[in-house]
Amino acid sequence: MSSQVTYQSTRGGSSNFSFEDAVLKGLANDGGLFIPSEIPKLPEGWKEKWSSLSFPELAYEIMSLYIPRSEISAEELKDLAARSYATFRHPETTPLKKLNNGINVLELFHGPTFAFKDVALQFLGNLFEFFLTRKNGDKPEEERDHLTVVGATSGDTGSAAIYGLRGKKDVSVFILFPEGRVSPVQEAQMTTVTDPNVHCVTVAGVFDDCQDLVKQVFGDAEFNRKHHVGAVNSINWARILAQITYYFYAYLSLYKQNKDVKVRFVVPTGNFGDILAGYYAKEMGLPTEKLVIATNENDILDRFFHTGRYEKADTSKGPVTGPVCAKETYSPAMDILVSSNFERYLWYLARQQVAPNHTDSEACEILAKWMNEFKTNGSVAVRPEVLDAARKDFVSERVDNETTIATIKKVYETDKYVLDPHTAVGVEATTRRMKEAGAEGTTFVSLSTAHPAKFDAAVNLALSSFEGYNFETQVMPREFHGLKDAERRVIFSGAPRIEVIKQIVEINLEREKKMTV
Ligand SMILES: Cc1ncc(COP(=O)(O)O)c(C=O)c1O
Ligand SMILES: N[C@@H](CCOP(=O)(O)O)C(=O)O
Repeated sequence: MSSQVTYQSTRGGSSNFSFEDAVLKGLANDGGLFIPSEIPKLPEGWKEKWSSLSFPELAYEIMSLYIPRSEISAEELKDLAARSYATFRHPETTPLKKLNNGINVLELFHGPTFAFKDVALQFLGNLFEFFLTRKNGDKPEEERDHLTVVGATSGDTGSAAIYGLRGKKDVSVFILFPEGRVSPVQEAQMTTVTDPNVHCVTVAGVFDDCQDLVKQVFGDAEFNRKHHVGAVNSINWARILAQITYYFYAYLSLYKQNKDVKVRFVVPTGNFGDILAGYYAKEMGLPTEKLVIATNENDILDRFFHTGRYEKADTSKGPVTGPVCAKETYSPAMDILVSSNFERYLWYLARQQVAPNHTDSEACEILAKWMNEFKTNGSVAVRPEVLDAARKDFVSERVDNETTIATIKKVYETDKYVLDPHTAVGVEATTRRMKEAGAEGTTFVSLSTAHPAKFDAAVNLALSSFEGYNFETQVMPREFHGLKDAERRVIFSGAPRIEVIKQIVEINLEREKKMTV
């Protein structure tokens, strides 16, 4: 049966959008995020039917539950999934690696840019191309629909989006990143792509400034209409959708070994996109226990699950004066204060507050009020019963810098396996949860979100004292050889200013146009 799902904004201003509209718009006009009109349930006998499927075949099955056939036919979707994962280096796409302490590390870094973002962004790049080719056919240049992607990155989304979109027709991509706050490899991966449709822009600020600029670009109705702005960040629903697959794939790999397996996922978290995909998987019917959020010292989410206050500054020790911004840690891709996808989860919490006899629009009203309060005061508190409901879905752990390095060391000692610092945050959180009463008999899956070679400084800090350890020969993949010395193209935008960003976009779009005529 074909999916009947449509898409609506978390803030109530827009509903009944097609999948295509939700993907191409990225963010709703009212500033809300697109969510599906319902969370589809799993088909009868799914475990048996799906356990022998390859990753792309499984992706096709899951995506089919969210994408009406009238929009993308079965053949087209199969082809999109197959092409998106053909670029991965591992035959299982996202394999599990079992450590000696029993933790299953879910390796999500076998795609072109060595981070979990590739799982969704290879797909999203192909999806944009599919929709634009269908719209544009062989129309002349001046009549073609052109998508201007504007994205923010703390290091990984940027390169994954660039690799997913480089050289694609009718798309330009502008990636904003915080100057000096991404790793040298991440910066090189982005800025050494010199295709004419790719533009990397540094911002003298932090990731949250970049993310805020992107949201301002989307909020400028005239600019958006003129340039048709698109999103590659996890505000784009297709990002979340594509990430659901690996929760099922990991579960089914374990289920094949033990039909009674009890699984628990632990997710290094920043913008809440990766773990939100796990939440959707669970709500669809994936048998998993509460999801574990693992944060670094930028712990807004960890504080929420302890206090019920979603607030930028930690006010637990008294009022905070002056600007609040993300700390620099060894896991820079998670140096995020405002977790933009948390809005989607808050919508479901708001929905539970008004259930069962009320409408979605009442949930949107509550959510919009929460988000306005957060925007105005940098803080919003939920009632104790809302926090109790949230704690039924998630628990959280905060892992500091020192422990991150100690975890990389410990796992190298026991397994000769090198963790990247983000994965180390997750592995430490997993170790803590395994020691909890009642955890016996549970199989823990800890998501590995990046390859360690992307974060040489932290990895070398942890491992250089080991005899025989050699980063170049043991950690660095051959794909990174010569990367740091390759030609680069980058635009410096200075302090975060929306007018400057818009000007950069317009000047470079004009240049691109001239190059195609
Ligand atoms: C390596 C790595 N780990 C973890 C995260 C956190 O994921 P999310 O932002 O989806 O919570 C990110 C960035 O998003 C990342 O790049
Ligand atoms: N950690 C991310 C930050 C952007 O998050 P996204 O998942 O919303 O794209 C990065 O590496 O860029």
